[in-house]
Amino acid sequence: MNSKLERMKELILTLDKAAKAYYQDAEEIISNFEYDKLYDELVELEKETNIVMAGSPTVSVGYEVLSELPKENHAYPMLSLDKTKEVAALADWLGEKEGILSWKLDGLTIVLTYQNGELVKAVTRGNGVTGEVITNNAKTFKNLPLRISYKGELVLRGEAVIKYSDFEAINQEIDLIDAKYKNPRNLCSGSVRQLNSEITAKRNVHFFAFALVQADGVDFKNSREEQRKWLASMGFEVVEGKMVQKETIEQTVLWFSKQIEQNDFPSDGLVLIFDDISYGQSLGRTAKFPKDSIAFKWADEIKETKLTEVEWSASRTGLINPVAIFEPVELEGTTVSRASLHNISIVENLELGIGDTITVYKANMIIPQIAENLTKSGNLPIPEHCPVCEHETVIKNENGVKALYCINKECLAKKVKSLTLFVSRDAMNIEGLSEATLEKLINIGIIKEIADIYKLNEHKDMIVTMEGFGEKSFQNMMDSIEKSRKTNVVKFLYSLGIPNIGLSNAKLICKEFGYEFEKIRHAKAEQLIEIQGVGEVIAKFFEAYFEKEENNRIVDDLLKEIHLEEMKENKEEQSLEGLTFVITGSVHQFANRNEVKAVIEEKGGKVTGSVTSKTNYLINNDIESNSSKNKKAKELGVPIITEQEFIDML
Ligand SMILES: NC(=O)c1ccc[n+]([C@@H]2O[C@H](COP(=O)([O-])OP(=O)(O)OC[C@H]3O[C@@H](n4cnc5c(N)ncnc54)[C@H](O)[C@@H]3O)[C@@H](O)[C@H]2O)c1
Ligand SMILES: [Zn+2]
Repeated sequence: MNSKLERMKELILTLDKAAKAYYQDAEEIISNFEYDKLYDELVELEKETNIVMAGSPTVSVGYEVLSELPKENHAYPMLSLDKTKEVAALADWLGEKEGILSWKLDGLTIVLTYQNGELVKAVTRGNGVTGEVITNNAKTFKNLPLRISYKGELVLRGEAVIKYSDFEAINQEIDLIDAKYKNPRNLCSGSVRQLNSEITAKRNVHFFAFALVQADGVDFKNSREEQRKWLASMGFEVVEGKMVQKETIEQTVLWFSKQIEQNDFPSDGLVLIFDDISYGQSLGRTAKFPKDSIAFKWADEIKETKLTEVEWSASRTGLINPVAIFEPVELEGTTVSRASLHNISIVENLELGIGDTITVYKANMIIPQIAENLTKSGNLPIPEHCPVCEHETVIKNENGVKALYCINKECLAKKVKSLTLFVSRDAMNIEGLSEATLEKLINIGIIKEIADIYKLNEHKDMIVTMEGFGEKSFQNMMDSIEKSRKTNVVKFLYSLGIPNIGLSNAKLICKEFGYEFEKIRHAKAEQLIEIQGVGEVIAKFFEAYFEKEENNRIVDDLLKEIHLEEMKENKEEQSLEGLTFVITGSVHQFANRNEVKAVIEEKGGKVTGSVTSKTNYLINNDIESNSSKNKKAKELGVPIITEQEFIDML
């Protein structure tokens, strides 16, 4: 008995700590799988012993809502939902009644209040008793009606979610200093619980209504389905749901399961509610659950496998993410061999070691996760050095979640953008190395410095197995890298990403120093200021860049890999000197308009964006076109020439 009590106390502590991280910070320090398992164990023990400790998560919430947002108590407590993983249990629960089965959306639950047809309040679920007031943020949700035709007091609940597609896009763009968000739920929580609603507005948050709490004077004919229809008629997007009876429930669950993969919004199961409102309400509630509805969680397909490696991948925020690599297994129809471990707390809780036998599943049928570690050897070392720059790492503990960081400001992982510039068209022009690919190669330590781009051949075996890569795209990339070795000093200088040195400044500077790189790199600020078009700020940045030993090392390493073709000012070549061109419409012989521009500039000409009296030629293959540029050219008497005529001119 005593050992059971001890275990119960231990479970309560662990669950409380996890729930705090999960609800306050949208972080996971143990997997949902583990959380649910420990929770079920606690429920079992409470049944066996007939004891429920004060503060047990089975009857109450053990955490406060902590944030700088204003707080408010809910008029109706926001309960959790009882759960089952069995379809048969759903059918039994429904009995002879009709129900509505809908997605259990995985975002942030919000209660909205409308008065006089206007949205007056939005509050998060918080801990179910107290929530945070986020009214101004809610007003930026993409599909939320701000005014409705019903003038009484309306209270409804729904889920704020961020779609997978938006999650990917937003995560790419989020400020470097902002930590990367791990999943749409995490991003949604971070976006909705903002002090500044401008940020929320940029995050494309959608709202799906799932329950009507109050709308006096409207006759819903005692039907939840009628309420859903009414909400839709008010302009709300209502979560997708289907009417079911015990005979049809199995095929409806199957329908939902098939639908998941196409779903752009995250869900973590289904919810079944009685259509008969008064019947449902007559059932009352337990301390934690209403009795008129029940959640269905997917019975995850779980496979046993062996942990072969943990990959530590540094990110542009400095965060180093652990990823488990295991012997491939088939899960829900696809082969899986990797799963994010999220943070150090998860690694520690799982007591991982290489060679351990682990069980894996796909959370919500989509994201691979480790469920349990069966052998718990706990011998996995946490890296003391960054996989990218080898600087010492630190473990930061933020609100009970431990995470590993590289704190080196110069770490290449933090400089993905500069590499993106290096490979861009106007710089070294390397095709097939997207920002995402570069980031990945950096994060797993294949690219540790820029010059490593020229050594990718050595990592062919690894790269061809990467998502989106195959033999062919690898070869194309290699060809492009080889081609880029031959370049000129202007492109090279621009590719270094020296602050404020764009392509045109690079040209001016190179020209001034006779296109000789050795002279260019030793240029002094006072010499640079003399160049027309180069200001003091640019000059200082330029000088400072080449005063740094580390930068010179980077440059020297690159010079070993590339060849700078001679560039001389050749008067004959400058055949377009003094001429100004405008290019419009599509081109056929050049790859694109930028290439035409490059040729013009190479030959001393200039390209501008709009036709003025100073324009010498408008290049346009569609001479008859009525575009504004054509009209303007005709007006001003500027000759319009085709691409072919331009080539002839050369
Ligand atoms: N990993 C962790 O450390 C950790 C910690 C705590 C909780 N959890 C996870 O959270 C779960 C418990 O979460 P909970 O108690 O917040 O919520 P729940 O799973 O009991 O779900 C209830 C909530 O679902 C929402 N919902 C979404 N769509 C709905 C719909 N169509 N109809 C009705 N309600 C809908 C509502 O807000 C409702 O309050 C656990 O099972 C666990 O998986 C994980
Ligand atoms: Zn580093």
